[in-house]
Amino acid sequence: APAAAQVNCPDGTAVPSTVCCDFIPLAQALQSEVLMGDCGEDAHEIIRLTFHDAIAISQSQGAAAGGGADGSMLVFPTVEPEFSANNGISDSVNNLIPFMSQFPTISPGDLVQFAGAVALTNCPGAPRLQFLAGRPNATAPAVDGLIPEPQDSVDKILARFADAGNFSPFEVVSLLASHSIARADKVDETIDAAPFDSTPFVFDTQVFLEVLLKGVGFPGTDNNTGEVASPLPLTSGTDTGELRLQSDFALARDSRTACFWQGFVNEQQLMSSSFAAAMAKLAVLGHNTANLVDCSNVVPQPKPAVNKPASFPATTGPQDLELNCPTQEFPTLTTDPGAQQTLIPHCSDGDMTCETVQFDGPAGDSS
Ligand code: HEM
Ligand SMILES: [Ca+2]
Ligand SMILES: [Ca+2]
Ligand SMILES: [Mn+2]
Repeated sequence: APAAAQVNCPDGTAVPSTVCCDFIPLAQALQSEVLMGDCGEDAHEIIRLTFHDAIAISQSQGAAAGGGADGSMLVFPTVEPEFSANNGISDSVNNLIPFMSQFPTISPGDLVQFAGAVALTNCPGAPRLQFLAGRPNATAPAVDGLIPEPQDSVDKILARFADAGNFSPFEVVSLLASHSIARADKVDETIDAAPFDSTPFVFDTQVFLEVLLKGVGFPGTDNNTGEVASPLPLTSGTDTGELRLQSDFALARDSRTACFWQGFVNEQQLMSSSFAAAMAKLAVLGHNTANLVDCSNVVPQPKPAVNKPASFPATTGPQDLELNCPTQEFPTLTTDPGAQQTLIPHCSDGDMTCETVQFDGPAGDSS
């Protein structure tokens, strides 16, 4: 096919259509009003929102079940965010709603997926996602029951992703690279921002390594639905120990997904590109891409990767691995020094209060 005709936005960025240009000031506004250039809480929660908006669609239940990546969370903020599987999502919804009136030419569905792509650029090691623009406005909220939950079986999770958009088991594992930059507020209500790996501000492969380690304890209480023991529960003040989702535990060990999971350990490039490919599919659920415009050029460049190889956190090592992939050898990794578990910092700057790197955002809620 001939190359699409290019036009230039006011700042010189070449794009296939002027509709892309409005996203350039949107990226700046998102950074200065909510994200503050950080891969912190607000970035993480918007990335989670891209998933919860998009996955709420069902081939078996039909169009009335939900429209996928259509911004339905923003258009009906008192419906879907109230579903229990969406617990905590309203922070990100409230942070994005003001941009709907600030950028009236941009649809809510585009806003959610673009904001996720921008948020991701703040996380060292993350890919620059494809961004297609032109999602129509959501016409109805999605129905309850379409968001995977941490207590779900691998059968149920794989079936849900297949029903939503023909995602393969490999693509499901690829999408879980997102849990490298993730912390739970609601799984254990007694603690805030309990990270899923020891580097929640870096998009690295640590989550794939750490979920394979034997669990030894809980960062807070030990009887929560969807949570199992983690290898690094040590907690002090707001430096909360690692929390492990039962679903991540199960996907890392199930025969259908264990080799994909293990295969991402210390494979930054493979993980990052596989995540980008699966996100490209997720971001357009419910849409015919022929009706969308490729505005990928307006997605900012991500922060460079840290390029630190995966390593066993202090006090752990190869003896703690629970491997279930008979066909692949596990990579040889070093162990971080230290006789005791290292605390996982609450803020990306190492602080316990994130004043310099976290802004409450228009919603005025930082939880
Ligand atoms: C099997 C599928 C999945 C399950 C069961 C699951 C479950 C969860 C749960 C329970 C939390 C903690 C929420 C809280 O308590 O605050 C969470 C956080 C998160 N999830 Fe997932 N998730 C899944 C897939 C995904 C996917 C595909 C993405 C991709 C975009 C994603 C991105 C995130 C992010 C970024 C967070 C962190 C939010 C924060 O730090 O506030 N998850 N997930
Ligand atoms: Ca939706
Ligand atoms: Ca990480
Ligand atoms: Mn959170």
